[in-house]
Amino acid sequence: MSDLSSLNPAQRAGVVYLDGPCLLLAGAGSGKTRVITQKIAYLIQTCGYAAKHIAALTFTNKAALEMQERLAKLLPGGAAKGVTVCTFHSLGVRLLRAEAAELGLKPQFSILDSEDCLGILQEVLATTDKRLLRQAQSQISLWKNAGLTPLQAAQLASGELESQAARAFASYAATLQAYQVVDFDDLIRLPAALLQENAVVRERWQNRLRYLLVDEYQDTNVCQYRLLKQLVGVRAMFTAVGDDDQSIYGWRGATLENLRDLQADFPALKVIKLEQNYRSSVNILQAANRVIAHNPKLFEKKLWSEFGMGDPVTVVPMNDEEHEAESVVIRLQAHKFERRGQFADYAVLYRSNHQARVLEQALRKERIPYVLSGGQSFFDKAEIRDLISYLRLIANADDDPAFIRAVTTPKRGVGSASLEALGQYAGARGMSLFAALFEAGAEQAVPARQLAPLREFGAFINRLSWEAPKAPAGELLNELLKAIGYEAWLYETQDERSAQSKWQNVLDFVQWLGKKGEEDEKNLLELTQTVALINMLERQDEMPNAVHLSTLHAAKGLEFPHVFLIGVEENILPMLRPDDDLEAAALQARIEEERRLMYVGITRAQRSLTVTWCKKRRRGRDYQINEPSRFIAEMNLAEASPAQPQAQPGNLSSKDRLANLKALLNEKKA
Ligand SMILES: Nc1ncnc2c1ncn2[C@@H]1O[C@H](COP(=O)(O)OP(=O)(O)OP(=O)(O)O)[C@@H](O)[C@H]1O
Ligand SMILES: [Mg+2]
Repeated sequence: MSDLSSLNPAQRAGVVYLDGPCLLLAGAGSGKTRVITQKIAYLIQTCGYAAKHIAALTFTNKAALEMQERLAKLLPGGAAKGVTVCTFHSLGVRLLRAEAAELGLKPQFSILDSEDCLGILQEVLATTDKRLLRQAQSQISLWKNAGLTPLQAAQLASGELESQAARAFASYAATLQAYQVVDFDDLIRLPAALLQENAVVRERWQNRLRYLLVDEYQDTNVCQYRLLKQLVGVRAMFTAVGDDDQSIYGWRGATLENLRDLQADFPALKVIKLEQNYRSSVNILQAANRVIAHNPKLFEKKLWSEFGMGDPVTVVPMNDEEHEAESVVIRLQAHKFERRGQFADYAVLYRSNHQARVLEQALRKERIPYVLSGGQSFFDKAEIRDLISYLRLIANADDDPAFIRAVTTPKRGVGSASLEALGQYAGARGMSLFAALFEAGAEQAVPARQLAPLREFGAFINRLSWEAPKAPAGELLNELLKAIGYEAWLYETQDERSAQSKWQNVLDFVQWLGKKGEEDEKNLLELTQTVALINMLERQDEMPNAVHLSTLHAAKGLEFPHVFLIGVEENILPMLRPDDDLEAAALQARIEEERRLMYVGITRAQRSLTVTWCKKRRRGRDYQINEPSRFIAEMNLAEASPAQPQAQPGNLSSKDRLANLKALLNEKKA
């Protein structure tokens, strides 16, 4: 049941406002996401909206899942089922799939991941220089997200690097089209452009989605905003919620201009501010407010809380990262013991993925369960990517990158020379490798001995494509694995232990896909696009009682009773690389974004926050001496409460560590 009495007056105003476009601009933990879920319930129960006419857009798949769960509770009996709750990217896929014909795409177009895109750029730019490739990739992505065509990019490009990237952009785009594949940026860019150009399609979608809600609006990029504008049209029935202080995706093209544009493009925009925080105790909130006060203000907001002062925020210097990891684990155990809490009440947050490794070791040593999000994705593991390449090929035979990976894994006696010859033949005729296989001309291009296994492979893929829309996904996958002898191949090419663990991953993946297929009533072809959407940021194992390890980026929107924010040092947070010789203004912008990241980190904590930094940190063979982050000084804790004497376990052996833990626990009990 939507329950307006559980909201404060400003939140309620946001829920019931339906006279036009509405923006909730408010700080962390002020209930923005809660307003979205309540508003959906209100639209359905009180205003007579059909569920299928409502769409809520979230930033991650995980956030979408959480919102669906909350909705199911608010609207029991399946009333919430038809509501579209998904990310911009998933909505883009749905739209593209439905309207593929309009764009000259087939509905089973594949979605490339970042590695495949790099592979294509490598060919286009004819270089293996990883750094250059990544720079070109992110430049092209920025252009795409700004809605620029290759031609416009070429006109804008300045300097050798950008000009090179602009030239690559055109060939890159042509290659994607030829392969019938899209990259992540296209998932937004193409639908936005299509809706803009095609009135029939636009009306179809405007009729389908009659009320839109957008969470984390501050992190939308230009294309996402365009898509939003096209979807809402002149009716402009939408509610966006956001916090300019939590904009942390500038590096991916998100722009705060979107907040200003919203006001300019929709003069009737109703802006509502929320100022009461329902998440954190006062000490935590004050630290957050003090840090963010160092950034220039776009919009004035003050956050306050009715919760008590709570535990003081503590800052603990550590000797190095191992000491940090061990000490965090000890403190966490002692804290949990003292509070009789759950492991799931704890999160350890950090700036970069690699910081998780030492921490994972320390947690494993103590047999503490943990889940990792934002780390190297399960879906990025070689064995999973192998399997996914088959799925992609089954869905879309023209997907050349998938073809090359699948046909060479496991090896089928097809040499690279033959593939190259096939590639030349296909390239000259503007067809995909797969299509070229069955051309009579291929018999001249590729030696018969090599062509036979290739064609056999092709026939096999054709058969699976034919079965895919009918057979359950799990069954088909098992059949596939058996046919290609993947398990045996793993054991031939890997040592036993890694073969075993890789094979287990494959089995987990097959089981997961099978289950997902049943739950979502999707066939293998449709699942393939779902898999492609699960990106690096959001892999999340289901483990009910585990410590959460997460990058700051992936922790956005979440909350945890107790938070450890680690590695809060200059060069880590803010992350500044010595070879980044940025101009003063760019440097300033970078630091401001890092500060917002710190703000996001602090405001994840509900009851306690511990900040740690390392005096030195390993860099290759050497140690690098570190300064505490400027953000620690900016929290201005001395003013909040007298400094706490800190227990400082040194670098300890595991025996000492245990003794130390016991001592700590006894101390707490006494
Ligand atoms: N009126 C209220 N009464 C009680 N609890 C509330 C109220 N509004 C929000 N909360 C609770 O406060 C917490 C923060 O809410 P929510 O996650 O919606 O905030 P948010 O503004 O979306 O935060 P963020 O900026 O971090 O995304 C949640 O636990 C939510 O249930
Ligand atoms: Mg939120």
